[in-house]
This record gives sequence, structure tokens and C-alpha cells, in this order.
Amino acid sequence: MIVTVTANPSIDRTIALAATLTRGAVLRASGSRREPGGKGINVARAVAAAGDDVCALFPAAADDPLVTELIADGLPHACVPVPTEVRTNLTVTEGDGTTTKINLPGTAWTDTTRAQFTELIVSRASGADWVALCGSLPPGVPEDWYVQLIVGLRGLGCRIAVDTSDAPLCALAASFDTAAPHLLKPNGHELAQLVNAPSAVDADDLETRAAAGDLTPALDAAATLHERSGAAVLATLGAAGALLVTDEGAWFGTPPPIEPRSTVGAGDSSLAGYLLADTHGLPPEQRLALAISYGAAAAALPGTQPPQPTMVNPSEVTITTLTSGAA
Ligand SMILES: O=P(O)(O)OC[C@@]1(O)O[C@H](CO)[C@@H](O)[C@@H]1O
Repeated sequence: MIVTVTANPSIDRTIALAATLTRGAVLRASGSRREPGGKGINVARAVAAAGDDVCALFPAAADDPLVTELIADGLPHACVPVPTEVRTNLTVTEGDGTTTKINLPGTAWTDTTRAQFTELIVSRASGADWVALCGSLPPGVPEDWYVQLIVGLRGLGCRIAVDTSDAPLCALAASFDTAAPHLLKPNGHELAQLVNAPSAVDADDLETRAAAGDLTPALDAAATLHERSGAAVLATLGAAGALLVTDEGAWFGTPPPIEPRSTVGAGDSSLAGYLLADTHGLPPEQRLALAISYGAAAAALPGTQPPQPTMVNPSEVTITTLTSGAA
């Protein structure tokens, strides 16, 4: 069983432009889509599509449009109530697959919301293989809420994955000694943030250099993060591929060529692929291959769509072993 936690869920509204996004212009959209969103919900949808056991936990009123859509999709979930509607996040995709996103802050939590949601997560975590803590925190939630949660979850026997950014990620990085997760899934930007990479080695550098065949900065950063946290590090590097660093070694994988439609949710699908592979007992290089394959399949789909298992082909991913053997 995989349990996903989405503190800040969303409805994702995607507007497709055939042309280039131009500031200040009147632009005609070629289409639009509306889908359930929020990182943990995206992970859960991909896991559910694969037919594995999953439960998505998030705060939302029982009659929220997001909940109605997830019930129609048949996604197993549980919620704690909040008084206002789930946020709508906006995505604009251009003809070449360039994706621009505007995310709202989300519904503020009261102390009661926080207590109820924490209780729900702890009750569902017992017996789960993985609990994935995903995405931003809404207004009113302390930056170290994931840290507090990990401390509460560590004794329950589940493994913990984290995919977040900015202040909650920095709070976690400052607390690895007391609240280390088992898996971290940063993208290039977050990886640079996590290890305080020198400004010359920013996110774009990590991804661009990896795409140009220079893996050294990304590998150094991922290895440092693994050493500091003890967690396996699955670092997604956009179109360049992804790195996996664990106690057993380090691997880099490159995806098959795709025509990108929307990168929204690609990282979430990668995390879903990794967790699926792990719960099926696959070794690290196959976990990485499935993660990359899921991410590439998601990026080839419009909007925030999780790939169906038939769209995923890990044998098309090229895996290179960088180091192997116990660290
Ligand atoms: O604002 P957050 O929580 O960081 O991210 C939310 C979000 O951008 O993440 C998903 C894609 O990863 C989308 O479905 C959703 O709109």
C-alpha cells in the first residue's frame, strides 16, 4: 500500500497555446483542460492506474469539486474538511511543450485542520509500505510540518518519501539528524537548493550540464545529499533524465525521445514509477528505469495526466552504472 499526502491539493487548469506565450498580448487558446492536481494526488493517480493499492490523503470539503472528480475517477482517498474550495492552479503550454505555471497559495489551515490531518495520516501510515509527503504547504502551516510528521511516522514501520520545495524543503534539510526520510525526490533546482550549490551551479546548470553529458555537478550534489540525509536520492533532471544514489551505488538514466506536451506532473509520475518498482521488489537500476519511463510518458501527455501502464516502457530507458557496491 502506498499512501500519498497532499497538504495543498489543486484543480489544474491547463490552457494550450499553439503560439508563443507573449506578455501583454491577447492570445487565443487552442484548447483547455481541467484535472485533479496536487503532487501526492498525481502520484496516487499513477499508482491507481497501475492497479496497485493506494490511498490519497488531502484536506478538502466532502462536496469540493476536486473530491467529486476523484470519486468519479475511482481514486481511493480520505480527507479532512476545510471551509473553502481547493485552489485552482494555472498552466499555459506552448506549441513546443514549454510549460508555464502559476500556483495559488491554497486554503489556509486552522490548528484543528492540522491536528485532524496529522491524525488521519498517522492512522493510515501504519501498515503502509510507503508514505509519500508531496508538494507545498498552504498558508498557516509551519515550515517544519513535514519534519514534525516524519518524527511521528518514523516508528510506524512505513518508509517515507518526500517531494517538496523551498521553505519546507530547507526546514527538512536542517533536520536530517532527527527526521530523515527514506527517499528524497528533488528536481535540479531543489537539488541545488538542498546542498547550497554555489550560484554558478544553479538548477539550469545541473540539468543543462547533465544533458550535455557532464554529470559531475548533479552527481556530486546528489551524493552529498545522500550522505547528509541517509536517504535514497532520486534526482529528476528534466529532459536529461534522472540520477539515483543509494547505499548500493549510483545510476544515471536517460529517457527515450518524446514529444513533450506538458511537463506538469512528470516528476510526480517518476516518483510513482519508483515507488511501484520498489513495492514490487525491483533492484535500484530497474526502479530508476521505471521512474524515468513514467516521467517521460507523463511529459508526452497534455495537462496533468498520469500515464497508463501501457504507455510506460522501461526497456527504452538507458541506464548507466556510475558506482556500485556499498558506500
Ligand atoms: O504548489 P505545489 O504544491 O508545489 O505544486 C502543485 C502542483 O504544481 O504540483 C503538481 C505538479 O507536480 C500540479 O498538479 C500542481 O498544480
